[in-house]
Amino acid sequence: MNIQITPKPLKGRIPSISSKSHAHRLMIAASLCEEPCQVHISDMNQDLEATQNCLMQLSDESPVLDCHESGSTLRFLLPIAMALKNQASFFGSGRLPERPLSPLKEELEAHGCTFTTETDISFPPFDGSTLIYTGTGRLKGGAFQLPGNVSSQYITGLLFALPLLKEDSSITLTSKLESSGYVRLTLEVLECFGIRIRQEFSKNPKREQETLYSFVIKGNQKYKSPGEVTAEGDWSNGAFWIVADALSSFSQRTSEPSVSCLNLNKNSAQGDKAILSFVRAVRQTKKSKEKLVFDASEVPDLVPILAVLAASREGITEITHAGRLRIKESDRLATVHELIGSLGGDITELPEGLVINGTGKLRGGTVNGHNDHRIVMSAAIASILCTEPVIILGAEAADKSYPKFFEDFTRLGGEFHVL
Ligand SMILES: O=C(O)C1=C[C@@H](OP(=O)(O)O)[C@@H](O)[C@H](O)C1
Ligand SMILES: C=C(OP(=O)(O)O)C(=O)O
Repeated sequence: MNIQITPKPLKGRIPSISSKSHAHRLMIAASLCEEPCQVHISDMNQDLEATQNCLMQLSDESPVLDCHESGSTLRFLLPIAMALKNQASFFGSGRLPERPLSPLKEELEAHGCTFTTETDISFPPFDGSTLIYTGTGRLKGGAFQLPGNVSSQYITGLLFALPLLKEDSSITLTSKLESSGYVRLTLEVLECFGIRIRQEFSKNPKREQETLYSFVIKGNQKYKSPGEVTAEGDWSNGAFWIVADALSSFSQRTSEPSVSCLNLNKNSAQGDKAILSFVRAVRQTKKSKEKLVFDASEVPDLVPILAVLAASREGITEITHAGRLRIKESDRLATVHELIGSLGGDITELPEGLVINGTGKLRGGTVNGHNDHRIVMSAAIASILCTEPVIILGAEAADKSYPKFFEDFTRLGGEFHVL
């Protein structure tokens, strides 16, 4: 679906949708309980449906799990399925077959699993469901080592799986943990389901001066149903409305709130609640032209909308520590670069970041959504800054995390038509 948006400020109140990250975790934990557990999720999306369908398959002897385009689904369920089954096959589509599983896969191989595939990932795109791996051999506990800066999803997957094993285990992080809010969210959910995980600091025997961070996990634990749980509001998608609020008030030269996104928990473990401090920094420096630095290491999913926010101020904003944006639904450093450039903005792509030279305005133009929900939604919000219409190619990609995004956009006064 290609759409054309007429630029205008947005106004109104919008309830936040269920957090995709929280909902994935609650569904998984609930499915691992012996007793029933009711999980309340007010808004489903393609990724959550993928997890739900995979969890239903987990009752089969050799389950076939189609993770569609959801990195979380694959990286969380890979160790869980191998802890529960002697064989499981993992399928995916879009960019998922290309997104890295190393070094998680090698750690699973070092602990009893074998993974095979005939899929050659050097020939994307993967339009249909594609076999990523068939795993055989039960996962065994023991000492696991992972870097903390490739994907926190690997750590979450192991934290879910290892308590299910007979043996005790530990996960030691060999580099600083990034996206730590996501791991905190996992630990919170595990605790709510009665799983005990100890966190420890130890000295690296190879490099004395280095401290290693570990999770110590007893085996033979049982997930205990808390009876009923509810997914909290989503800061990652709420961020689009929070930025829409700032951009709308800038364009109307008012300090009155324009858009409010409701029911977001300020005490949430979700790292993306940091959007509030990024918006505050932009409000404070809107015209000062002083250089701002946005560190993306804890908030990778905010980067596309942060680039739009950066274009709304005058001066340089650098987004740093964003290397892993290249392994998301699109190469998000390249696609954010293209997005801002297509709308007439001045942006430079760096190996691990972006530099935006903002003027407070964008021109408008045609944006390729690159089948990436966060690029599509960022382009829609960027239209508020534009003087000419914005055409978005492939706007349906928003369905991955926020199927009613354009309905909510219209509720806030946004205007678009399908081309
Ligand atoms: O655990 C999670 O729910 C997520 C972790 C993050 O991934 P990385 O830790 O791989 O950056 C984030 O980008 C993703 O959208 C959701
Ligand atoms: C990267 C994302 O999700 P996942 O890794 O679960 O595909 C996202 O929602 O932006």
